[in-house]
Amino acid sequence: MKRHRITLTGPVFCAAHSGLHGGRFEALHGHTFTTRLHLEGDLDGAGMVADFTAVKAALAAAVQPLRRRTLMPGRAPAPVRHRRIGEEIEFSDGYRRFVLPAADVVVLPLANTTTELIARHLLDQLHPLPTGVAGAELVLGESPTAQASASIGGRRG
Ligand SMILES: Nc1nc2c(c(=O)[nH]1)N=C([C@H](O)[C@H](O)COP(=O)(O)OP(=O)(O)OP(=O)(O)O)CN2
Repeated sequence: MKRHRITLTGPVFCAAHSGLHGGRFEALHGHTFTTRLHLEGDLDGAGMVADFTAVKAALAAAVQPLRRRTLMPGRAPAPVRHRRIGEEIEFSDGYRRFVLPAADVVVLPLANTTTELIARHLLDQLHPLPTGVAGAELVLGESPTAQASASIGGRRG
C-alpha cells in the first residue's frame, strides 16, 4: 500500500487557562498556542490525501472559538465545580476561586485544560475527517519548549 502524509501548520492563538494539578487550580496564565496537523492516507483521484485549503479552513474554524479566551474545564472531578452567576462564571477547587466574565471564558467538555486534552478537543472538532484519511495527529504547542499531541488511526493509533 502506498500511503502518503500531509502536514499543515495551522493558526497561532493566544488563550489563558488554569490547569488542575493534584486537584487544585494552578495560577491563571496564558500561552501562545501553535497548531500543526498531520494527516495520512491514500491518494484520491486528484493525487491528494486531503485538500490543504479545506483542511486549513477546518483547523482555523476549530481554533476560532478559543482565541483570546480563558479555557476552563467543564468536566473536572469533584470538588472542582463551576457555576454561572449572571454575566460571570465562578470556578472553585475548594481552595482557590476564580470569578471571570462569562463571555471571556470557554468551558470545554474536558476534565482538565492540559495541552494534551486541548489538542484532543481540537482534533475532535475536525470530525468527520476527509474521505480516505486513515490517520490524523494534531500537535499543540503551548510554548517553544512544550507541546503535546492527540491522534487517531494510522500508525500512531
Ligand atoms: N503533560 C503536561 N504537563 C504540564 C502541562 C500540560 O498541559 N501537560 N501544563 C503545565 C502548566 O500548565 C504550565 O502551562 C506549563 O508548565 P511548564 O512548561 O513547566 O512551565 P513554564 O511555562 O514556566 O515553562 P519553563 O520552560 O519552565 O519556563 C505543567 N505541566
